[in-house]
Amino acid sequence: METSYVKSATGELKQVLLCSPTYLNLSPINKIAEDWLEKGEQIDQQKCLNEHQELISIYESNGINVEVLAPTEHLSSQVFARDFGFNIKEGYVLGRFKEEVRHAESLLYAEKLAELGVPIIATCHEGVLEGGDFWQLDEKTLAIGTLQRSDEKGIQSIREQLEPLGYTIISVNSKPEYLHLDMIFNIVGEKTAVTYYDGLPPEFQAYLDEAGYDLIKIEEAGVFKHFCNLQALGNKRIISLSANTDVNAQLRERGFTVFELHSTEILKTGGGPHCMTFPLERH
Ligand SMILES: NC(=[NH2+])NCCC[C@H](N)C(=O)O
Repeated sequence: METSYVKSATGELKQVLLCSPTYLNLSPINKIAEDWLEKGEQIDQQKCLNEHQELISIYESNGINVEVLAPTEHLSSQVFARDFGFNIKEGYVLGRFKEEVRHAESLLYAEKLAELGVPIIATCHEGVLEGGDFWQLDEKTLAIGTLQRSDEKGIQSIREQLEPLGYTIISVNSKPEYLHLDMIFNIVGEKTAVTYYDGLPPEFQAYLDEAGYDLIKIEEAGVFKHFCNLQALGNKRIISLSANTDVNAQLRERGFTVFELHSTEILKTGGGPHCMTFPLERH
């Protein structure tokens, strides 16, 4: 049988790649972290490690295999394993980080994926592209956000390499302060998404409406509390923050099982459970 890596946004998750927050630190590269830095905040490393351990436990208790990349000193955002690229059915795409402080992560993650035997099928050669902006909408349609971290040049570079495989890539533009598309839009189950709807461009709103998406909508303030940053495990199971009470209640009303992550410390650096997770295998 042909090996398949990540076939969809919501199929059954089998294996993920994470990286420990050992060297996680506040870096003024996104609005959330900048706001905390302005308040004179510092990161409590032990709290971060505990929160990350809780995330690992949620995966493992759901039968999901967790691979861990050993963290490198001075790499202050390496815990956000999502962002170096994205994985689709045929293998993974290596993106290109916008922020200098994250550049060194690319090679380390690429080496880890080589070690795990995941083939690289495309590399972003021009512009910028980060995994937090990526969503697979259907079998052959991919969306990439152009907020703060990915741009049209980066998308074009990947488009040229994925079109021969039959993929269409659409770009979804929004305000840079929201950082990545996974901060304002998150597919949680078959045709179900959590979103800050007003932050989406009209053409993407129309796409979702026409495709018949059931949308759980949040307020703009929730974007900065990571209320859209959930992680789907497949089969109507989802990881969400314990503080995300309204969204969690709406998910439960729709028959989802919600695994609540008690994270507050890691969030200060600008990312949540979705940002911390690179899916390696999803059926
Ligand atoms: N997929 C995401 N939303 N990732 C969040 C990344 C946060 C990280 N500190 C950065 O600014 O790069």
